Amino acid sequence: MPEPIVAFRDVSVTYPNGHQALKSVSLSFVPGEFIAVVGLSGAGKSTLIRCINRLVTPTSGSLMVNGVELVGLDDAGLRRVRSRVGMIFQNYNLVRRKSVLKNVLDGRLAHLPTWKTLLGLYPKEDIALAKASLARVGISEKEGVRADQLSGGQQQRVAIARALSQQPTILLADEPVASLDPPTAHQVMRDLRDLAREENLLTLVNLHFIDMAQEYADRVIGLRAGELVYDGPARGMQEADFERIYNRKIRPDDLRGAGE
Ligand SMILES: Nc1ncnc2c1ncn2[C@@H]1O[C@H](COP(=O)(O)OP(=O)(O)OP(=O)(O)O)[C@@H](O)[C@H]1O
Repeated sequence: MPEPIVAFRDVSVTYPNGHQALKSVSLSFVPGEFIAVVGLSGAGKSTLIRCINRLVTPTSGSLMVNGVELVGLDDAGLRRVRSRVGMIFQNYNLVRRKSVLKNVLDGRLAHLPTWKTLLGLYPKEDIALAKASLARVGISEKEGVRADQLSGGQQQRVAIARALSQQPTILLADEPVASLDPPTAHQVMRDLRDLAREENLLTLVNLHFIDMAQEYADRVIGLRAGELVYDGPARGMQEADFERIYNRKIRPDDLRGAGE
């Protein structure tokens, strides 16, 4: 078994308002795993994945990412860790008025001095990397188009390309398909799964839909009210596992349905 690239040990998160969003979670992930994180709204899915790039800081416990302890890490250390953790979001978070290529180059920001990026002086290698990332998600022909001229599925691909141009070892995806129609959602999930395999990229995807988790993920993490209640293979999940995660029987709105 390869060394874990992410290891949570007894991680708890209590928000400033006193709400405990994660309760003593222990988990580890190895390179290349494709993980779906599932649970009801408010179960702690976003909190869990946002700990990994420390958009959320654990209140207690230990969290190792790429061999570095994140709890108590200083700003310089944090920048280094974040430079190798890509993230994509439900609403793509592109700069709408910038071209596709410029949005993808934003993925290089953490690797370059600020003055260069402000002047738009990207090294040739960075431009080549950005173009290769666009090619990787099959959208090269859009490089000169403004981001807001693209469909939702195309925008999410650009966001994936931007994350890839960071040359990440970890990709975090917070509800990446929640705004997409079913066929496009399936396409984006396939792209993410293939990337995880081919680039040996640990990928964590928060999903509302349990059928998509089962179809694409290697392993499912189930959270309920901040507690880890399921950690196992996606394919082997039983009715009882769903009920443990959702605290009720499965309903049609827990399923996204087939794309075709
Ligand atoms: N910044 C915050 N301050 C206070 N409470 C928060 C904060 N962020 C999240 N919470 C609360 O923590 C709990 C877990 O939130 P989180 O966003 O991790 O859940 P989630 O499973 O991703 O939910 P959803 O599927 O609705 O996005 C929720 O009850 C939420 O209201």
